[in-house]
Amino acid sequence: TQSTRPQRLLGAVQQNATRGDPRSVVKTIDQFCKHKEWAMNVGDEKGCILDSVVSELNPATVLELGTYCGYSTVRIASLLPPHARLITLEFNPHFAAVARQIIAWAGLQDKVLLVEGASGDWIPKMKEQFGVKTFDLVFLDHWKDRYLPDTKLMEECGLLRKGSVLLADNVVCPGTPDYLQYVRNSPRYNSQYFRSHLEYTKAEDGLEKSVFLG
Ligand SMILES: O=C(NC/C=C/[C@H]1O[C@@H](Sc2ccncc2)[C@H](O)[C@@H]1O)c1cc([N+](=O)[O-])cc(O)c1O
Ligand SMILES: [Mg+2]
Repeated sequence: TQSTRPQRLLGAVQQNATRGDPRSVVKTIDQFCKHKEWAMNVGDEKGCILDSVVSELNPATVLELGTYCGYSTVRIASLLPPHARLITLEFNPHFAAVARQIIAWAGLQDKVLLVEGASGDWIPKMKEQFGVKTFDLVFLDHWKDRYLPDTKLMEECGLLRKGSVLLADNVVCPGTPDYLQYVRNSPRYNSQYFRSHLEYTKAEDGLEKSVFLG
């Protein structure tokens, strides 16, 4: 049977990256996407911005919406302090299966809880199911029309506290216009745009960092 792109990406990691070495996993995926096949990972340019936000925040509890193959999961988890936890939500079982293997190859499975299902279903259950109080950081990289409804849902479910940070990928390309309008105009957020490029291309894209003010 034909392999899928995520399976080919996993193969590249298993053949070229060093087990237990997150940086080599990240580098291998970026090489694959630059020279073999484009894939919708946040990439190295926006990835460095993501790294700086995570390092500055030193978060204890992180939520990622949209795991895909686990590239940003590995980037974030590799920067977390020992007892910090990252919950990542993935809708597609095939993507989830590949991501689990890539996260394990990086040796980060003890810091990461990959949950299969839709963000809209799981966000209301975060407290009771996983004992989450609030998230220090949320990385939004899933379906672009879900960024706004899921943000409102997190507010309603009391999952954000004063100082919680939302970091959103693709606010220019493919674009999340309703989300951007909301966080930039709401008095409940301080929002900042980090201009960059769409992964592995010269097109403009960027990350929007929005601090919840409570
Ligand atoms: O479409 C994009 N991302 C959508 C990502 C979606 C990911 O999240 C879940 S959906 C879901 C739903 C609900 N809850 C959890 C996961 C999908 O199974 C996929 O793994 C995208 C597209 C481009 N591009 O250039 O076209 C560039 C990017 O960086 C992108 O992120
Ligand atoms: Mg993205």
